[in-house]
Amino acid sequence: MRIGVFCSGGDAPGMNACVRAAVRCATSMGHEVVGINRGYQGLIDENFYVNSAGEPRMTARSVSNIVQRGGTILRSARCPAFLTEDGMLKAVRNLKKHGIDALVPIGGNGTFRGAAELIKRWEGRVVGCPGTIDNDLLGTDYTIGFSTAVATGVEAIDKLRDTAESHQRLFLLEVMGRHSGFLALYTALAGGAEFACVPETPTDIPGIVRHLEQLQKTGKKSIIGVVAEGDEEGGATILQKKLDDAKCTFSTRATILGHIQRGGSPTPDDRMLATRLGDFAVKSLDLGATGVMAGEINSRCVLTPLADTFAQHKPLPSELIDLLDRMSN
Ligand SMILES: Nc1ncnc2c1ncn2[C@@H]1O[C@H](COP(=O)(O)OP(=O)(O)OP(=O)(O)O)[C@@H](O)[C@H]1O
Ligand SMILES: O=P(O)(O)OC[C@H]1O[C@](O)(CO)[C@@H](O)[C@@H]1O
Repeated sequence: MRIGVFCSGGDAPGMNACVRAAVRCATSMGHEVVGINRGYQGLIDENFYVNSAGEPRMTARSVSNIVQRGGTILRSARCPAFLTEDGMLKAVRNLKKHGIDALVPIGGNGTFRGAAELIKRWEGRVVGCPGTIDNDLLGTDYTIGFSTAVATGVEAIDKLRDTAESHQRLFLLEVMGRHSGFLALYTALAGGAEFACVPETPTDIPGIVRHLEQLQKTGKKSIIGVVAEGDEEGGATILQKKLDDAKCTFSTRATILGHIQRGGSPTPDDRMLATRLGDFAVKSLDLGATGVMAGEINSRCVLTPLADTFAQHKPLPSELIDLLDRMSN
């Protein structure tokens, strides 16, 4: 087979490790790999990775020394043109023109929506890998990049805690997650924050103020709250104002972590996940699988139909929400 590999949507630490695994699995099995630059945009523009010999092909050596690097050597993009019929048909024409038989898209739910549409118009095979810091895809316990993004958030909390404790302040740390609270909840739990505001549950501002007063009475000197950017009450800056208006007894500051969470060297967990899934995706293609995403559930590699990965909102584990409550008294 000639297998096309690309990264799409927001980049995520570990995408490089996934590309490496897909390439090395494919070349070890005698398949050819075409690296497609900039996701669906590169497919439309015929923008392919060129190796050191000047050929539009990825070899085992093309992916040397990248397992530890954040970002993606294939680069990524959000591609409005692929949302149109014309754009999609151009991509299909290019797949045929370049003799590509199969694809490994690495991305999030938008990427898989696109892939599900693509296979309605193209007879090649598609096995995707979940690459997004949001961890918002069903069919896998964790997505590639999530572990690193949580680690970045926790490092920020550790630093904020020092100054929060010195000044007896409340810090609101805003993390990414327009529709999903996984990053906020895990960052809060692992960082020892007192509360998290997530899109999945109502944020009760008077309730938070009462809880913080209670903590202050028991001697608590500093507070950290982690806020998902998509919380229904607003991000950290808006929430700061709302807490002030609700007469919160702590002096409050807001910090927005933003795209810092998308960068950095992937954690060993992300490298492991990416390596297993990139390899499993190619092995699955070789066995004839298509229209599915490779994921890891309970430490086992599994395939899930693409449509099932984004059909429903991936629920936050309620036991972790309860755990955070118990940890903050
Ligand atoms: N419904 C759709 N039909 C066709 N293509 C789509 C669709 N939704 C998204 N895409 C394509 O997939 C690309 C990536 O999607 P998106 O920008 O939503 O990122 P993502 O894969 O969800 O990653 P992240 O979780 O990091 O945001 C889009 O830019 C678009 O080209
Ligand atoms: O980089 P962009 O296009 O601003 O997108 C930001 C979004 O991408 C993500 O980082 C990944 O989906 C989200 O958490 C965030 O809301």
